[in-house]
This record gives sequence, structure tokens and C-alpha cells, in this order.
Amino acid sequence: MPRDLSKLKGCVAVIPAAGVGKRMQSKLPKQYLKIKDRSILGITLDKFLSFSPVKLIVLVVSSHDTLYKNLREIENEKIIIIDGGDERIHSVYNALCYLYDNGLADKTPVMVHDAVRPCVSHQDLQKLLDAFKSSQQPCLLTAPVVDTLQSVNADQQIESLVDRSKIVRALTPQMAQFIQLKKSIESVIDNKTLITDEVSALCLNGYQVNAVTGQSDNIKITHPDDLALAEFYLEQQI
Ligand SMILES: Nc1ccn([C@@H]2O[C@H](COP(=O)(O)OP(=O)(O)OP(=O)(O)O)[C@@H](O)[C@H]2O)c(=O)n1
Ligand SMILES: C[C@](O)(CO)[C@H](O)COP(=O)(O)O
Repeated sequence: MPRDLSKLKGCVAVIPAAGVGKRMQSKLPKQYLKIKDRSILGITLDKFLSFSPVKLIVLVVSSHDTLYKNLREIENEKIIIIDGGDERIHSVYNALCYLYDNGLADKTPVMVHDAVRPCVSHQDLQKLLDAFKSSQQPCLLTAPVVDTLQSVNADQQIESLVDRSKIVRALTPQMAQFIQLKKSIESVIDNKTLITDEVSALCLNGYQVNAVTGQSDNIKITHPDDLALAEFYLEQQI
């Protein structure tokens, strides 16, 4: 549905939810699995609908998906639905193209957040937004690595100790000005560079990206064990 986005003030959230969840090994795409009667995607959407700086949410779903229509959160005028692509990066790019085609101003802050990270807190969203506003540079939520890190060779033999003070877990949201994000992703897609997040695209295009330490409970539900863990973390937030 076309909209005039040229006057939009505030932040846009892009939520890629067009994956199949292979590693989850469930019949349903994992974003539709339930945690205490609520779908993972519904919980994530609710976090963004109730975060007032976000004025528009672009939800990206598979073109074969009909399940999103059953979400009680979907009937909200802040949400726009877009078809996804083959990889996460293509799904995000489709959302950015929609925003471009509908006139979103170049400097609008855009946050990209995985549908399957329902434990993200408003406190962390605000922290990320504050860091973005004060630095005027792209940034992302991160969490420290707590284990000792060893690198291994192809035969699983330990090669060397990795300096963990230089490593962080890349979480989402990841954010940048709209046009920085769109041009960076466009360029990695054109060059067929394999990347798994927005920050990689921004770095490859020469932007300085700042890590903002967030809560380590902002997990991506990836494997079956993560479901119980996310349920536990969400209970702690009530
Ligand atoms: N073509 C794709 C692939 C992934 N995603 C979304 O990107 C997020 C993070 O990706 P990941 O955890 O890798 O999800 P899946 O691709 O669904 O999982 P898997 O890799 O196990 O198949 C998820 O919200 C997923 O729905 C997407 O929008 N479009
Ligand atoms: C974007 C992301 O969630 C950051 O951790 C991640 O890159 C998703 O991709 P992956 O396939 O699980 O690495």
C-alpha cells in the first residue's frame, strides 16, 4: 500500500520475519511458535508498537505466508507488510526499497530487528537510540562474550587463544540513517558479498559503526533449546 512517508518524523523499524527457521526443525516457521500462548512475532511486534519513538514498522514476511494475518497485533496502522527475499539481507533490502519508493527522507533513523528476538527491552531500544542520536553514526546492540575463546582448524584441533576483549556478540536492532543503510546493502547485494547483518554492509561501505552494550538476554531464537530460554527471560521482564 503506497503512503507518503516524506513527512515522517521519528524512527522506522524494519522487522525481517520471512525466514523458514531450518535450524529450529519445527513444522511452523519459528516466528510463529508460541511462548505462553503468544507467537514470537506477536511479542516482538508488541515491543516495537509500544516503543513511542518508532512511528512506522515495516514487517517483512514470506510471499507464501498467510499466518501473519492471524496476529492480533497486525491490525495497527503503524504496520506495513512487505514480501521477503531469499536471504535475510534481501528481505531487509525489500523493506528499504519500499521506504525509498514512498519518499522516506534520507536521514530518517532506521532500526532493523530480527522478528525472532522477542526479549529485547525498551531500555535497550532507548539506549541504542540515544547512542545513535549523540554519535550521528550507525550503531548496534551488542553483548559481551563470557567464555574463553579458542580458534580451531578443520580437524577441530585447537590453534590459538582468541583475545575476547576484542569480540562482542552482534545483536539487533542495528541502526543507521535510512540512505546509509539502503546504499550499503545495495552495494553488498550488487557485489554478491555474503553477509549476515546490516553492520557488515555498513562497515564494508566505509562507515564507522559503534557497539552499544545491551542486555545479553536479547537472544535470537535459533535452535530448539532457545525457546525455553526466551520464555524464562520474558517471565523475568514482567
Ligand atoms: N530470507 C529470510 C531469512 C531470514 N529472515 C529473518 O531474519 C531473522 C533472523 O534470521 P535467522 O535466525 O537466520 O532465521 P531463519 O532464516 O528463519 O533461520 P534458519 O537460518 O535456521 O533457517 C528472522 O527473523 C528471519 O525470519 C528473513 O526475513 N528473510
Ligand atoms: C542479524 C543477526 O541476528 C545478528 O546476530 C544475525 O547475523 C542473523 O544471522 P545468522 O544466520 O543467525 O548468523
